[in-house]
Amino acid sequence: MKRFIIGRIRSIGYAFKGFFFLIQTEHAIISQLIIAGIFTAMGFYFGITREEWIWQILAIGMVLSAESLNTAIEKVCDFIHPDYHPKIGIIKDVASGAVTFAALTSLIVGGLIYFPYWLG
Ligand SMILES: Nc1ncnc2c1ncn2[C@@H]1O[C@H](COP(=O)(O)OP(=O)(O)OP(=O)(O)O)[C@@H](O)[C@H]1O
Repeated sequence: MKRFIIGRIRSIGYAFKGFFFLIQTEHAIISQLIIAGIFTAMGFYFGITREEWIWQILAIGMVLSAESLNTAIEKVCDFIHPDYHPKIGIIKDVASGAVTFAALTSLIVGGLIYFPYWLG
């Protein structure tokens, strides 16, 4: 049981190591964090409801998670095959496609939240 708990605590530590690596070094994640900051500021400016905050936070988390997994896939690709290969290109494009799904979905959620405020 003690080993189990120590193992879990170590895993959380590694997860946070990855989290700080992403937010300090990865430009794609930093860009998404800036966009998340803009939407957070908009949330305060327009005084969105509790329910709208929940949807917005979930949308932001979804994009950042997808972007992080995309970064991990890019790193695996660059590690296993640093040279040009059409299949690596497809793998990277598909991983980016997953981010696009998340980003477009979030854009729709953002539109549904903010259009009524913009229209007054
Ligand atoms: N080794 C490769 N072989 C074939 N095509 C590649 C290769 N590396 C990258 N590409 C192509 O270039 C695109 C961009 O790849 P890259 O690894 O530069 O990611 P990125 O989207 O620019 O992300 P980041 O800015 O985080 O590095 C890929 O989606 C793929 O189409």
